[in-house]
Amino acid sequence: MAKENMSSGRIKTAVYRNYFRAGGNYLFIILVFLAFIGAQAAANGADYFISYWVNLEQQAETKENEELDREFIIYIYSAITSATIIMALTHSIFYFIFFTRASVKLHDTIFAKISQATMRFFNLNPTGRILNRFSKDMGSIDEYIPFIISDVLEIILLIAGTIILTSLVDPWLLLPSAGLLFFFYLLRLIYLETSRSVKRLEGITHSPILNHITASIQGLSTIRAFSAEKDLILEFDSHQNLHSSAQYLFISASRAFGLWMDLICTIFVSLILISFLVFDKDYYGGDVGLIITQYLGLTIVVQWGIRQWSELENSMTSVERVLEYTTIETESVRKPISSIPRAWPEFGGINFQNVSMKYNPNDPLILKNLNFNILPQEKIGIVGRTGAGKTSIIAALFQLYDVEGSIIIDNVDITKLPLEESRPKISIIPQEPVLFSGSIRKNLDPFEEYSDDILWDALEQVELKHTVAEIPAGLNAAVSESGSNFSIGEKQLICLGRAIVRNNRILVMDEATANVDPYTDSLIQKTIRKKFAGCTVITIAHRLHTVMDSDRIMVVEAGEIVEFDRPYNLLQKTDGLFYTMVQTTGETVAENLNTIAKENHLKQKVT
Ligand SMILES: Nc1ncnc2c1ncn2[C@@H]1O[C@H](COP(=O)(O)OP(=O)(O)OP(=O)(O)O)[C@@H](O)[C@H]1O
Repeated sequence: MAKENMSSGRIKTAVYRNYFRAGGNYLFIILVFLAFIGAQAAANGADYFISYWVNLEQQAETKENEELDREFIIYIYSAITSATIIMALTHSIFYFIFFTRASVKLHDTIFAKISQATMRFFNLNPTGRILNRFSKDMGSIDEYIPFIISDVLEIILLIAGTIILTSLVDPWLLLPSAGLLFFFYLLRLIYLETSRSVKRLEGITHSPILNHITASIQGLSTIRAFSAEKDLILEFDSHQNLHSSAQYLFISASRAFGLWMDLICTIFVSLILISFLVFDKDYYGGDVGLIITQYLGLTIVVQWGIRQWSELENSMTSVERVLEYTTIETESVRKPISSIPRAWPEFGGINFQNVSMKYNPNDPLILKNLNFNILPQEKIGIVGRTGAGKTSIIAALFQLYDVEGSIIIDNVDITKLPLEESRPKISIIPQEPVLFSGSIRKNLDPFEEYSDDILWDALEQVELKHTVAEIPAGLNAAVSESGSNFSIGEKQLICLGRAIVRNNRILVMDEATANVDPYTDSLIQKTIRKKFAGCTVITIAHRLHTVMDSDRIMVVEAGEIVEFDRPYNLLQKTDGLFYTMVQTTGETVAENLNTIAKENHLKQKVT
């Protein structure tokens, strides 16, 4: 399993750039910024005009004869207020469009990437982690980050507006404003470091909870069987405690910071007020009012702004983590080959030429230069010790990992073919049958290509017609998550039904061992023999007797094919691996296996 990537330090500017670029092109980004600036400028304009108006009133009062044209002033003020409303609306609309687009684009991009990711990616990343990106990180991008960015932008603009307005009244006020800003910056540096570490802790402690829940739900029957509920609850509690502690630490740090910031701001405004009394300056009433209201406004928002600014850095890790998934390794995209006949593969001949495979680029080869030819309609059994590479041969056939060499099916090299064209042509019944949540119909025919008659016929072949017909919903009967409302045997039969419906020329079976009862087992074997008589069938055998009547048996050892012949012939090679495997099953079983092989050999001779 790969370690969770926790990039430390500052968020790179590329993360911001890529996030904004997801929202729109550069022109649109500039327009959004302009809309924010416009809204702030209009609001500041209204404030400034009010103080200007008050000053005019004061001047008119001192010069007794002067008459103010108040109607005209009210018109101007109304115009400015209308402009403020229009700018605020425009900015909201731009904001909404921009951030919704960014969210949707990021989500769609990583969803597309994940659905094309390599098997290696899924081996290295637990489900909990992937879900975390789609739930917590995407949730934060959807609901949280747009507000934070908008808060930060608005408060930066508000601070800029305050500084500009107050310095218009008295340029000397630039000095204390600059001092205050510098002080804020220093505080933020300290706070950011703390909150970032705590936030990261919060993130790290969240994934184990999700992993624990997923694993517990999957292993519920095992947990109950071993009465391990208490242990799991304790384990869950300890994960949860750790996460809650981290979360509480984060909330406390943020509140403490807010309190100190408020205190500093209050002291600052008090000092400015006292300065009006100490320094004997001739201010108009309107100007004093403007300075006080502007600085008081600053006091209210600045601590929130800085907290949000720090929060932005923290929550941008969600964007960073989501963006990380835009670069994950995906399966190869190949150009379609137009010359392939529609009915391909017609016969089901499989030819491996110098096929090698490894699971990870730096690992040793698991399959080593395999060369073999399977004739159309042949029934092949693959045997070998555990870890020999039987399943890996199937993984190579489905090209789940990087395959070197050529795999030729009916004269077409599938390593050159788009994966979505070659994979559906091979049916598989895995050891652990896979059902999707949905209906039985959806499980038999996921792409809704076949008529009901064909589906019922397939169910009849696997002796499930009666069971399904008894359910009122019939083919639309619900299959719950991973088919948990069906027994393993039934699941296997539905999978077999799915393979019958598809009617492919090639069927691969990973033989189920302890999972199904002998009756279902023999039903599966019988149905395969009957329904897939005209197909190439490859069976990975864990019990030798299921493949003793195969046409040929492939014996795999350490990723190489050591024997590949008719079972009867292999049993004549007393120094061979297959012979040894048969002998180790015990005298009676070995005798029985020998008899099956012999009978089959004689039958083949006759035909
Ligand atoms: N996803 C994987 N990543 C890395 N190595 C793997 C992976 N799957 C299997 N291997 C390794 O590849 C080798 C062959 O495994 P494979 O599953 O093909 O064996 P097998 O013959 O099917 O065994 P079994 O009968 O136990 O299922 C083993 O050494 C195994 O450890």
